[in-house]
Amino acid sequence: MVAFEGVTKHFGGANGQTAFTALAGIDYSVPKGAISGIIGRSGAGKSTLIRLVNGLELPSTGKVLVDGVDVGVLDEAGLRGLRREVGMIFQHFNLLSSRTVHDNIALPLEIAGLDRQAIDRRVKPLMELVGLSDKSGRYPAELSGGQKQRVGIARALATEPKLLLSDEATSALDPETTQSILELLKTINRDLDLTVLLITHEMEVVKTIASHVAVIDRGLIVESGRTFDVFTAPKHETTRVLLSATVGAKLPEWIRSDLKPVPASGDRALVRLVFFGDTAFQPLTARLVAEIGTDLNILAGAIDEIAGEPFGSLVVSYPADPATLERANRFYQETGLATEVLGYGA
Ligand SMILES: Nc1ncnc2c1ncn2[C@@H]1O[C@H](COP(=O)(O)OP(=O)(O)OP(=O)(O)O)[C@@H](O)[C@H]1O
Repeated sequence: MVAFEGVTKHFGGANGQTAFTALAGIDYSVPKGAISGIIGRSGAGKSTLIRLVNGLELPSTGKVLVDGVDVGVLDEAGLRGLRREVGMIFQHFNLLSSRTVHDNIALPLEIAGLDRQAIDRRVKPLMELVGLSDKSGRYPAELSGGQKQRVGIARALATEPKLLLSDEATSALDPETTQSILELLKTINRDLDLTVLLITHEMEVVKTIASHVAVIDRGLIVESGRTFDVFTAPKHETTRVLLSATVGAKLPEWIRSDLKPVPASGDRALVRLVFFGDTAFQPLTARLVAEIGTDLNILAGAIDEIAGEPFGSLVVSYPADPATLERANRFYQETGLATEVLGYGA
């Protein structure tokens, strides 16, 4: 649906100043029909990347293709056409305070030149879709944050786009309102067959609704894939740091700081057991206890759902003597239980 091909973006550089590189060479495809998330630290280049998709910025080099069309070569009329195909929602909603709910939603249709009746025919079902039929004549100042974002979503959908861009759309909302907006995005993705590309610094958002994720760091995509795969087995250090507070069981710092890479005599092994797919539904912990004996401590645990799939992790410790380690490793091989040795300690 959207393809970035060798995209760079440099800002400044005029009058002999050094240019700042916001995007350093992005190659990435957004799958059609999916909800995809782009995550990254502040300043990583998320906003710049998403603004390239609807031509609010143009790449310094490389191409951005939307449904096969090169955004960089479009003239004014071409850009207007593109923006009818690509809706966008924003962190601070960007509603016009002097217009009612109805008239905010109607704005892109007025710009497209539809007459009043055609506009009303389109706006009414949109207000129903986002649950604001009873707020038609209200002004933005009379709405809650969640209601304002619903207006933003309805406005973005007014021209029946194929792609919806979301720039931190839930970052200004409380957790409960965030959930209801995410539910709405899920519903429109499914019912309107709308591809959604969202940027966020909130890992929970991606974990809840995005089937695919890409991690951006200093203007480069450093990791991408199915959200479940990336979140359960992050490969890049940046991904690990971003996810450290979001996914799985966390070890208290006082245990983590004392861990050694090799066991001394009498030490215990600290091991993270990861349950997903088949292993999420089997009583493997009880079997592990039966296998290696009752000297097994559970130090931390969490059960989670990532992009709709169950995922659990448990940090356990047991004696790091060769016989116990051998029995445990055999058990992991036989059952397919994924594990990660965190280290050794007393
Ligand atoms: N118009 C501009 N002129 C100069 N520098 C810019 C411009 N727009 C963005 N930048 C710089 O490019 C870098 C990437 O910015 P961008 O807004 O894309 O990051 P971000 O990941 O969206 O960050 P945040 O989460 O804080 O919004 C930043 O260092 C920013 O200062």
